[in-house]
Amino acid sequence: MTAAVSVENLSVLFDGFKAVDDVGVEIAAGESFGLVGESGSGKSTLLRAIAGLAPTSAGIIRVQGRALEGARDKTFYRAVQMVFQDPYGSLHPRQTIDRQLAEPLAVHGFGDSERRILTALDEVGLGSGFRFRYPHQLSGGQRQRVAIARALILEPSILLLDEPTSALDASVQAEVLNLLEEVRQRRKLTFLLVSHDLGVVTHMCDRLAVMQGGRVVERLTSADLVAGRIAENYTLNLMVASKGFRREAAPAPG
Ligand SMILES: Nc1ncnc2c1ncn2[C@@H]1O[C@H](COP(=O)(O)OP(=O)(O)OP(=O)(O)O)[C@@H](O)[C@H]1O
Repeated sequence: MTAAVSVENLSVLFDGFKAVDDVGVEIAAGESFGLVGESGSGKSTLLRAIAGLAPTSAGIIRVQGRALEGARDKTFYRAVQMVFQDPYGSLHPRQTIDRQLAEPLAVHGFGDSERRILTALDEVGLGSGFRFRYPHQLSGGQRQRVAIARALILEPSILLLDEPTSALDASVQAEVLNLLEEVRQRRKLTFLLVSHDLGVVTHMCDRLAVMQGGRVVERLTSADLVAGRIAENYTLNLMVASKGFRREAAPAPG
């Protein structure tokens, strides 16, 4: 079956510095795949390169079998949407939630925008009462729900998630992660999730790649990680350093 996302021998250079160095990743349709690693290991840059937001110097990126080059087109954004860490940065401060949800619909020529906006707000647990509010009138968790609604409103099949809950308080973080998992199952979405938090990744993802210095140094399943079936010291150290990583956070075997 054609992979949802496939990356081969990808490198990203910034002024001669290899932020991503010869990386390969293949994610099946419907899979939830995690990228972990310490700060600066290249996780976000890899995600941004897939989204066309970081310059690649070598390699091939394919989405649903289609090789991508240069600026991403409308077809790409119908299939792939991103959710960033900071919903303050990604929402326009002076536009109502309604306007921010209507914009992608207009750009992509979707009709029936009223119904789609109300459905999207319901799907992320906000409801129509939030429609004409501004971002500053919302909590951090509510803003991130709006960012998720905006990503989902074009009915993509792949979400690229860059630390989507790390700016949120722990209890809110769990609610937003549960929301993401619910929509993934309901809509049969493919996730590529970047997180420095191994607890989050093992909770959300089937498989993961561990990055260090721009390279993938280990690939393993969440079950391997939780059971301690780890080959690299770097991964072991990440486990120790990841505050809140709990073995019981993983799904039961079988
Ligand atoms: N636009 C850029 N220009 C120059 N260097 C960059 C740029 N973006 C990222 N880098 C560098 O590339 C390296 C990888 O950064 P990246 O943000 O991908 O790491 P990360 O693993 O996601 O870490 P973090 O969790 O801190 O974001 C870092 O050394 C970073 O400073």
